[in-house]
Amino acid sequence: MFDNRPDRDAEIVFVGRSNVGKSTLMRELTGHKFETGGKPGVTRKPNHFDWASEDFMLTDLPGFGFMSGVGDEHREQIKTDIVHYIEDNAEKILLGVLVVDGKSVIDIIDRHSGEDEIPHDVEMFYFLQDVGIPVVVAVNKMDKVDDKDDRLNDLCDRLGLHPPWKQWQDTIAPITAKRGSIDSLNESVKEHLHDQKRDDLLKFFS
Ligand SMILES: Nc1nc2c(ncn2[C@@H]2O[C@H](COP(=O)(O)OP(=O)(O)OP(=O)(O)O)[C@@H](O)[C@H]2O)c(=O)[nH]1
Repeated sequence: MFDNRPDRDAEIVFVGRSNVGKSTLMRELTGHKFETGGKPGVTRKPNHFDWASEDFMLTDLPGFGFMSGVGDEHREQIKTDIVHYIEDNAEKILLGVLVVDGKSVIDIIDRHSGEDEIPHDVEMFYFLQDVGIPVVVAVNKMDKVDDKDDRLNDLCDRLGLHPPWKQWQDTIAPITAKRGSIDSLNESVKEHLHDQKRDDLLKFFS
């Protein structure tokens, strides 16, 4: 159970597999330094970036999927905790940002697609929407991707969004967090906040 949640009425959550660059992205967004790199699965509890005066926070949820040194059971528990956290706070969560690694996401999804297997990323994309939370997919590490359009079209296809990806620019945001290239994500987030009449929060996404 995650029990360190500040009491805020507006929140944006960040979810994604371990090692996709979520911590790097959070650091870019908030200017706040915290642990990144090294062993996958470093983040095991949510990190809340909190603006008490605005009644708003960004929440970095723990990475799911493979984590070195973490057994299957514990890994499942973390995923269950993430799902419960999102369900319990769905009314307060304005937006979910699903962070994926642009270089490996298609291979990982395809490897885990089967008759009775839904890949974590695809599952999370639908789950957030099922509980009424709009989703932006931040496709990170685009510096490592050569065939950008093809890759993003494939990702749309796997998520059930009709390609070409360019018609989904509110949903698909290619970024390179490590170099601070996150404009497309800022734009998508602002679009969603504007749609939800939360123009007061636009200033956090310059
Ligand atoms: N090439 C490239 N590497 C990146 C980018 N963003 C992050 N990385 C690298 O990816 C690795 C993982 O980054 P983290 O930010 O620690 O990833 P995380 O998703 O927070 O990982 P967990 O703590 O395991 O959940 C690090 O070596 C980063 O330097 C990027 O845009 N491009």
